[in-house]
Amino acid sequence: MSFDYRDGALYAEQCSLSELASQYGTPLYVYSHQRILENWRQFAAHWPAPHKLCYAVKANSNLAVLNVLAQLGAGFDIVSGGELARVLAAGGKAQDVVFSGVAKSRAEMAYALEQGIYCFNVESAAELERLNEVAKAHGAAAPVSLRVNPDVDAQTHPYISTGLKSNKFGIAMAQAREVALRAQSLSHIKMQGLDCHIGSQILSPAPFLDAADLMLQLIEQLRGDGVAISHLDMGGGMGIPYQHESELDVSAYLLELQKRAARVGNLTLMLEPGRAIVGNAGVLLTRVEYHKPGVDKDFLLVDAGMNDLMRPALYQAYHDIIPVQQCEAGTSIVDVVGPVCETGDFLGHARHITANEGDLLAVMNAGAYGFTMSSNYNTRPRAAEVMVAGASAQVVRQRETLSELWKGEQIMEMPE
Ligand SMILES: Cc1ncc(COP(=O)(O)O)c(C=O)c1O
Ligand SMILES: N[C@@H](CCCC[NH3+])C(=O)O
Repeated sequence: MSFDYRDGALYAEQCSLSELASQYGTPLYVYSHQRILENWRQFAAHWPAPHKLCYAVKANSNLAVLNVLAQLGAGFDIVSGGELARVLAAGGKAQDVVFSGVAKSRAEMAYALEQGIYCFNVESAAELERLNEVAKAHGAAAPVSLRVNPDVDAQTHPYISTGLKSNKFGIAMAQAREVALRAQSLSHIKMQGLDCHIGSQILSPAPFLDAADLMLQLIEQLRGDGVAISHLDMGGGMGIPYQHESELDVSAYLLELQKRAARVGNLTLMLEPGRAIVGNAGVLLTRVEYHKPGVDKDFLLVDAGMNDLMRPALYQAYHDIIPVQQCEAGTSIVDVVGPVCETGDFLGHARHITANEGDLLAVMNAGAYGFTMSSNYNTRPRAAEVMVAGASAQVVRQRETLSELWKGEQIMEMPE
């Protein structure tokens, strides 16, 4: 385990979380290097070359995290020019990058072409035409995979479902053939593959395999039309247990996917896992400011809020919250809430936690979509991030200072 109790104190690998909090302050994100390595290796073990794994940068884009993955030979799934710049700054290679996203700008396309990425996951007919124009201006041919929306219910929270026809993502299945034929005919587009991504935090292989069947059928049809398809990218979405849910059987999913793809033949498979690589590799440490008895329940007011970890407010997501110094489970029920001026600012509702002013709590499974979705709402500096490897700990992102928060702002000079 990467985060566990020793003599009643919670550790990240060999580092005491209480010491890290004293040294670096709270709120503090702490990542386990070992956990990231193991998560990646588990996927890679089920995914023999030439299949490709592209880590979804949006889940956790800290340069240290990207660098660990780049050193393992990871590819990267990006959704902006900014994420491409991060990957390159962290030592990743452009030729291992796939570029998803529904509204890529011309400037982002040009930048990605100049860097020589592996392919663009094109999400609409209009994007295809724009990419062809941009590639023409660069005297290049843009490598393309068409993101198809298979209209499969991923059985996840509606805000993180992306593969239904009512969602904005991808090209509708009914239009895919026409767009693929158009792509094949454009002189500055090089058709390479198809992709889909049906949503996030999916815990059963069934929706993935339903989507794969539809994609494989489409590939056979397109090959019959003479469209060259050499890869199928099934996106990310592999979920993790947050609250005692049964784990996704990744091995069963990946083996079955490879079996079904082998029937079609000559297909490199790709995946874009984000959460499954970093989710359980991070915790958010927070300190209790006050314990406030209420009428029906008590409140623990802590120093981390929805601006630090947005998932509970946005998706009513559950994260385990445990004391850093082990103690008797409380009988009283508390809401763990932050300092932000919003009723939706909570980290956990109705928890059995006994804690008082000054006590430290760890919000578990916060390595994915934690820091990357954080904001400065209420003029709150974003948390520092620390990575732990064995007994070593290093700040991998400094806590923001107040003056950094208004950098670039100016008081208006009024005309006379
Ligand atoms: C296109 C694409 N690929 C990959 C991912 C990563 O998803 P997850 O973190 O659920 O694996 C996402 C986010 O949902 C995405 O939009
Ligand atoms: N941000 C989401 C996942 C969606 C990822 C983007 N497609 C989460 O925190 O669970």
